[in-house]
Amino acid sequence: MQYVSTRGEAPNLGFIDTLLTGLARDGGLYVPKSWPHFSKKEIRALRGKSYEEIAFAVLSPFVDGEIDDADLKRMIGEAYATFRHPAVAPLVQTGANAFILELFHGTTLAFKDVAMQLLARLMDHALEVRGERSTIVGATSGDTGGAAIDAFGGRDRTDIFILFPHGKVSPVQQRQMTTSAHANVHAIAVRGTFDDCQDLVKAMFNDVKFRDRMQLAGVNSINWARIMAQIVYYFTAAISLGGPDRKISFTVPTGNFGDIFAGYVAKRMGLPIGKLVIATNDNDILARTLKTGRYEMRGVAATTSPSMDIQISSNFERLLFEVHDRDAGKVRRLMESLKQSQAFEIEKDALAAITRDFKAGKVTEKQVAKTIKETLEATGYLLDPHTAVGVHVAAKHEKPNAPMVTLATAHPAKFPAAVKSACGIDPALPSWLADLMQREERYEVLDADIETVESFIARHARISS
Ligand SMILES: Cc1ncc(COP(=O)(O)O)c(C=O)c1O
Ligand SMILES: N[C@@H](CCOP(=O)(O)O)C(=O)O
Repeated sequence: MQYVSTRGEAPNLGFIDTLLTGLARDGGLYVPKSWPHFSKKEIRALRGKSYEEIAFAVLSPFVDGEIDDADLKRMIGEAYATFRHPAVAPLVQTGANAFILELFHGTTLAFKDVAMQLLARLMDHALEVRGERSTIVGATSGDTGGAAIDAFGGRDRTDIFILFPHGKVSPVQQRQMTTSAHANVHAIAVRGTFDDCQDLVKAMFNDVKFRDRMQLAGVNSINWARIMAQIVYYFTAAISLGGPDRKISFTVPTGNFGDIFAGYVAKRMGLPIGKLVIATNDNDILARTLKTGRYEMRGVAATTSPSMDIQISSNFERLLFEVHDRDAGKVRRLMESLKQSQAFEIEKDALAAITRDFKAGKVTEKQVAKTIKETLEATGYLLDPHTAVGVHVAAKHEKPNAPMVTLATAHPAKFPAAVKSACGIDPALPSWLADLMQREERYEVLDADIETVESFIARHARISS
């Protein structure tokens, strides 16, 4: 399997190179040259299999023999052994056609663990085989950072630098990043927004000299392997609800568009998915884009679902590539317009292709709190604010006799203040995190300035010594 850049000017790469590269050298994102396809018969054959077995079946065509099957199976097994639920990603029914896919049973209580635990093992394996080291840089609005630090902390072949927006993540999220005891972990609070952090990460990748000197690698969803690992739970959920002989729809609390793009890929691979519904908080750039065809940045609003407080939804570029029939020139022009004027227009045909597969809805802060309270009263189920955004939008898109699955992207205990204020319950952290708020913090506060951040990384990455 070869991987191509959405901007068409970077070399095509195999799986391992794509895994270790992160952002393409032309600023684009890698996608597989073609989508692997599963027939209905092949999907039916996955019924009754474990999460790990389905993961191996779904991921193999993307890895395409670049890692031995036995090693891949071992890494999948180890990654999901860290999960506290035997099903890894269990489904809970909350209404006649309403289901919640719990993706928060990993170590840091967010869906990011699903991909990150595997990604760390895949990267470690690839670096060991090649005898190389990497400097990982990542941007987080709260959850990617904690998951990456947990997965990469203490690994010999990597140093990890995570940029988060100073004062804009929840206290639990912050401490998951700042209390690591591992010397290879560096948490950086950036004076700015998540978009500033993401811009800095992209700027470091686009600084070819720095990128090569530091052997940069990425763990955000710019890294194809992150998306790849997230495809699996669309398969497990759909199969357990009667797929492929029944269409299943999914609603996804969305920020950087990685999670829902994984659902789109599952559909392209032959999984019968009805609609993919984008659920946004007040930062509703994607909902506005689907309505008007104009992607237009405005200021970021702080919400109770801070992990979705995003304007530049980086994986939307992968969808733009698909709906423009993989015309990289068109993608380059749209991205240039975004850089120059903070906006771009989507042509009519491309927009029609997007709205064939995707719907979208926005949820206000009041509605988030109301959804948490009402869901608890009606079903006894406690939602986190991100999942509440999803549940609110899902209810508007449910159809009789058609299962609608909302992705539960975080555990309520990551956002206790918002949950308590919505419904009066103070959700407790699980035992392995019970002393989190008493652990000592270690982090750096830096300006959102590329030279400042690069020089901090150059001084601390073991690669430069
Ligand atoms: C809890 C939670 N929900 C939803 C999202 C949005 O996911 P994505 O960025 O893949 O759209 C994030 C951040 O990525 C998150 O941390
Ligand atoms: N919400 C994310 C933002 C980064 O998203 P990613 O999927 O590209 O890593 C977070 O929690 O950090």
